Amino acid sequence: MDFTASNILLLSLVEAAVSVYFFPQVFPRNALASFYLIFVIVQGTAWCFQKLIIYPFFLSPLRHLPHPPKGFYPLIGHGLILFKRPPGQAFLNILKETENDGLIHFRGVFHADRLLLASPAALADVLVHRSYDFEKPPWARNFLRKFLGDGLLMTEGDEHRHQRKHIMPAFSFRHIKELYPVFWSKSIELCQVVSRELGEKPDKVLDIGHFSTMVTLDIIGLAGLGRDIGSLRNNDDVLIENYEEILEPSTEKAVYFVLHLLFPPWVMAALPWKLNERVKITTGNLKRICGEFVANKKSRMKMESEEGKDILSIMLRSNNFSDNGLVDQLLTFLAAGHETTSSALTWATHLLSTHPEIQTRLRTEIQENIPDRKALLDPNFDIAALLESLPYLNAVCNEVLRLFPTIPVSARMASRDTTVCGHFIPKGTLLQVVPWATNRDPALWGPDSEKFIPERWIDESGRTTMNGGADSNYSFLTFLHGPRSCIGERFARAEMRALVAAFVGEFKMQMANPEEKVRPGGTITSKPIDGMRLKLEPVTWGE
Ligand code: HEM
Repeated sequence: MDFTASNILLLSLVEAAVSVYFFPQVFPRNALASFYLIFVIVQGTAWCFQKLIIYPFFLSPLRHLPHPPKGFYPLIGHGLILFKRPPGQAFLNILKETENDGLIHFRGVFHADRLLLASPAALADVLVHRSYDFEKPPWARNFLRKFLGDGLLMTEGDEHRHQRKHIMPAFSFRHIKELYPVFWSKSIELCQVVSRELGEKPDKVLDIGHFSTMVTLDIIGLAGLGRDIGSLRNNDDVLIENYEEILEPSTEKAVYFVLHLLFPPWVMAALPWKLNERVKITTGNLKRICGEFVANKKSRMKMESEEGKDILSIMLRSNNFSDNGLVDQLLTFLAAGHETTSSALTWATHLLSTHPEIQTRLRTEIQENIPDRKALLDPNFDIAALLESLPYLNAVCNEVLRLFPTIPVSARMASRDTTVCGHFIPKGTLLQVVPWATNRDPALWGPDSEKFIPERWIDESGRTTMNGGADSNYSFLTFLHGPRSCIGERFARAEMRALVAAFVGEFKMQMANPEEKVRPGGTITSKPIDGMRLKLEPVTWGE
């Protein structure tokens, strides 16, 4: 029961009591209960009328902003958008169809005000200039907290500022450079495991998604915790099992997530839905495993004098986090740090399989510049300098991240009255930030905005550009921007460079079924609904 509903119940009781006490000739005392019911119905109806009609259509300060020309249904507003796939595509259609000057107004369930951020200026206001006027919506936080604890991704305000300040050093340019050998050695291990697997398959077809999840989990294990989880070697690793169960891109899980956005947690928890029990079990498992990681790390740090370069060691040395705080951060890094890059690698293989000429050009660049891939394993080799200097590799990675932002849709809620692009935004308004739509918006990227063209990231002098030819940095939203942007961006980009370079250098790839229309789905991160089945052929790459 929300505050307003309880107010109506209480007010009606007082009104009914006052009426029968002071006006017994009009309101006989023996009919108190009936009067109470009548008052509740009358006031409840007035409240619904105000909420559904009067405020949204006649009073809301946002009602004059441009609206999408279609897709509105009484009571559910434009709410069906959330169920459409690929996630974010419906918002892209709205951007294309609605003339606007930065903000598009649409209606959620029960006609609640919603805004779509539609221009670089609006995005800059929400993500950077007034970042702390906006928070993640409470219901999304309540849902995600089950999986991520109270780590950096979930906290707000001063607590977020404090955590971010103390975690930032672990993601500095210098530290990421030190992690490149981990990225490269695990990328080589991935290729070896895939080669072995192919040896046993006459059709040379495998689903790359499972392998990318394993390699990225191993990478975040080593680089984040200083511990080799070894899931590439041990296919049925318990962490993999739990994450794959949570992140499986099934319709049931997508519906479960969206219903959590629409209904309060106690309603969802009361539903006799088997998934509630499964979520409790898997999140409990993950918390227990992270607790063990922290305890082991602490006892090893006491015994060993060597200073670890991984994120957990850096955070432990900073002495800014309690043990429970570290468990929450680990839950966050493990989840945010492996499924995202795994999905990026999966989409990279898809785009390269469906664009063979780009794949060949990339392989040529890699093999020419890395004649001996094992030489990079020498501790003195500057892998960062080499991989960051390859223009086509960087252009391909940028273009994959642009077309398939791993988190296609995000949201913010105004935590106080504020403004965006000069428009007044009342406290409580929900704003949709949609990397999928912005990254593909033809107004920002031109008429070929939805095509895979890595060349857009290379300038006349042959160097990789920062913004892919778009006028503004805010045209590329994959990692968002500002104080709530992805803290792992440098980490993710470095990891992706290594994985793509090693994989493309080693395998020629095509879709197992060239006719297949791959469907992006997933709950929070974007994954192919039916997996990504590739036909792989090892190619010669100098020893
Ligand atoms: C391709 C890979 C990745 C993508 C596309 C990505 C994208 C994002 C996005 C869009 C957000 C903001 C979410 C929101 O506020 O709605 C975010 C936040 C975050 N990401 Fe990433 N991420 C990636 C990889 C990583 C990695 C590798 C790590 C850690 C090692 C990481 C850790 C985090 C954390 C801790 C936050 C919360 C930051 C904050 O709120 O201050 N991410 N990421």
